[in-house]
Amino acid sequence: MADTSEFDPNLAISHNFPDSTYSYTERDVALYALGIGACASNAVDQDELKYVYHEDGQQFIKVLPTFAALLTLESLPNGFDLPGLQYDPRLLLHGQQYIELYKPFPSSCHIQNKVSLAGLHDKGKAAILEIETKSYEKESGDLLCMNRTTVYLRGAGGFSKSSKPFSYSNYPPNQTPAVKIPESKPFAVFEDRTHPSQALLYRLSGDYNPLHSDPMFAKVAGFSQPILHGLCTLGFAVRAIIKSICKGDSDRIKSITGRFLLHVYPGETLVTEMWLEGSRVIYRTLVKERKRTVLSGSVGLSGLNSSL
Ligand SMILES: CCCCCCCCCCCCC/C=C/C(=O)SCCNC(=O)CCNC(=O)[C@H](O)C(C)(C)COP(=O)(O)OP(=O)(O)OC[C@H]1O[C@@H](n2cnc3c(N)ncnc32)[C@H](O)[C@@H]1OP(=O)(O)O
Repeated sequence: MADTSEFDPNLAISHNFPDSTYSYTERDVALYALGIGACASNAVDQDELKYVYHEDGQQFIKVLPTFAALLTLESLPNGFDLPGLQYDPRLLLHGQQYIELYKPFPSSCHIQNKVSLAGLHDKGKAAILEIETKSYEKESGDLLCMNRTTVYLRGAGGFSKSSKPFSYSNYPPNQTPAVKIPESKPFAVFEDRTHPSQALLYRLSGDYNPLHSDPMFAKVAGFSQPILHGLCTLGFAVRAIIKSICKGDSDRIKSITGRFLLHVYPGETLVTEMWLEGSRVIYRTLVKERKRTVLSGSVGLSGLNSSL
């Protein structure tokens, strides 16, 4: 457990994060789509070509909704530092992601981010930070999306009394990514193989953490080899939902939650099971080779009609 004697969680929650900026072009949009497996098994896939190519003379490359998570990448130039909180960056894992989408993304954009701490929890063996980022289109001032990123800092807990562990969050409980998986048969199932070099491709979208590329670093972190980025797995799962439920129309996705339950090794096969629940899709993703659930969550949709 980290020496966190100088860490005052009450001070941490009033910490002001600086605003940050992020810019992307169509090239970033297409590279991201390839990184989460779009067109990987069919280079002319009729649902997915639009994310990587100006199909049929289309004017702009279409942006996938999970691209939203990348907008936060440069929000914390010094990592997830909170004054006084000590942790080993090699033991950091991505725990959860919550995304709200307010309008479709332009194919290139300059972004202004407002960042705040939405949650902080002492789990004894770990500390959990929840960082909220609101992303505005610089030119129009329009709010494009909100991300809440949960990081799980192994070994950094124990900064409060174990009889009354510190726990703070400033958002409604119905926005937590944990979901109850129905016992019924899934409405749809989609299988997709990640490539052995998937993490090496995905990292070019901006998350260069060596956990996903460096064998020695991965061993120190407790894994037999580099693991896949959690957001890459989430991208595969949401692509499966766009294909299986949205008939290829990604603009119907309004919110996304995901809880990373177990690591994925590049090259493994992802099987995403989906259930319809009102205007939400509940999903879980399993690694076929190990028969283990690695991700679960929900996706909020607009215009879900009875023909499904
Ligand atoms: C300001 C802008 C922000 C910047 C944004 C940056 C961009 C985004 C990038 C951020 C990501 C950082 C770098 C990325 C890293 C990765 O991608 S790592 C790969 C993806 N993640 C994983 O593979 C993790 C998979 N999950 C696990 O291995 C395990 O679930 C776990 C996280 C190690 C936890 O397991 P365990 O220690 O066994 O936990 P438990 O004993 O079951 O539970 C303890 C308490 O913690 C709570 N909890 C458990 N899992 C999670 C989780 N995934 N997320 C959140 N909370 C979790 C659990 O509920 C327990 O709490 P209590 O019930 O209160 O006791």
